Amino acid sequence: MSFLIRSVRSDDLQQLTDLAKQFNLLNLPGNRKILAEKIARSEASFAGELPKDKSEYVFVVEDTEENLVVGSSLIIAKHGNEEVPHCYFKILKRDHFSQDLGLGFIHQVLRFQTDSDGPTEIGGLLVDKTYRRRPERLGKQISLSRFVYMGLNPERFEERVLCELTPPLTEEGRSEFWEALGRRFTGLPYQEADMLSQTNKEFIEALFPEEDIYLSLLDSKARLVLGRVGEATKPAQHLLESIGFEYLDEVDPFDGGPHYGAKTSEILPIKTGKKVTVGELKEATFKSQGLIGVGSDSFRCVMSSYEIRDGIVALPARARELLQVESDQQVFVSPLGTTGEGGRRSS
Ligand SMILES: CC(C)(COP(=O)(O)OP(=O)(O)OC[C@H]1O[C@@H](n2cnc3c(N)ncnc32)[C@H](O)[C@@H]1OP(=O)(O)O)[C@@H](O)C(=O)NCCC(=O)NCCSC(=O)CCC(=O)O
Repeated sequence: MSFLIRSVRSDDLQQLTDLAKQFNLLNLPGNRKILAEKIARSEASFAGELPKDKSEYVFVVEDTEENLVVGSSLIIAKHGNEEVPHCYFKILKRDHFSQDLGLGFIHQVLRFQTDSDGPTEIGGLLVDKTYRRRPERLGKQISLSRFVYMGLNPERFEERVLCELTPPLTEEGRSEFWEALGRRFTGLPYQEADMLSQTNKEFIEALFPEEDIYLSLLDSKARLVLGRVGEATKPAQHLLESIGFEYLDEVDPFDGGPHYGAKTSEILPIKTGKKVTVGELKEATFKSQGLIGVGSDSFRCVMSSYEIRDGIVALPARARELLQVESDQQVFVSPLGTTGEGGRRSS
């Protein structure tokens, strides 16, 4: 088995649509037209043709023996600008105390906030059902390879990275949080509002309550899902926590899903990774294991064994072949030992 992570191409459209239909993520919907636009935007972004706040990079993992796209992830270079701000609920605590009764309550409240100078956002993380939880850890590879690209091209991204995780939804794909809150203020069904909010935040700012919302007034079903992640998304949450992301006490104003964040330079695959030059090393033993990526106007990345000495990285022939790299080319290497993995070989 061999797998290659690479920037998406227009000829991936059909396979990416089939994959996206499996989960219908907010920023990777199973809709051919939207995905065709996303792929075109991604190609223009890799090529450096778009401003930062319009750039979105889509990655896929390919089973190179079957020629199959079996996973995806993406980076939105900047989420939130003057035109379309980043909207969220901050969760705050409010103390109420009665001197006469000698008792008090600490209430949690939701405060609607917007950010028009937003961070980089990651999302769109998905692995085909039949490829999940494999020894190659494809979820881990396609999630973390985004940071290899960011390590290679830091100037394309913001100083902070945000990730909005998918909360538990009902079997029909509805959000209990939306039913208790958003629907009452917008009159829209969840999926429709979600889709609309991709390009329009005006209606949220205009219709959502400006005042603090006391959580104790919300339906218990809504409170149960607030700040939680759905079962299928737990590996994504685990991966983020293992590389330095933290819960921000912020949730999605639509579905109540938790927002995680980290300082870009502190994210482990970036912090512990380095730019090195491909070369030959005498008696290389390839004892280390990690993600190795190359490119800015297109990207290729593999999980492989390697050895680094004095700024030179030696790679096994198969990894060089998949990466299409020659000696003297610069690559970014993120050791996987730092994410709790050790010494497993994939090439
Ligand atoms: C999330 C993924 C992509 C994960 O793929 P895989 O299942 O192949 O993951 P993997 O590489 O085998 O495992 C990744 C890590 O998660 C751990 N892991 C596995 N199951 C777990 C569980 N139930 N709870 C906690 N951790 C778990 C593994 O031990 C491993 O960590 P160790 O190596 O440390 O042992 C997949 O499950 C999926 O497609 N889920 C449905 C779609 C989804 O919910 N996507 C996220 C939406 S939210 C979103 O897109 C934003 C998130 C983002 O972009 O990063």
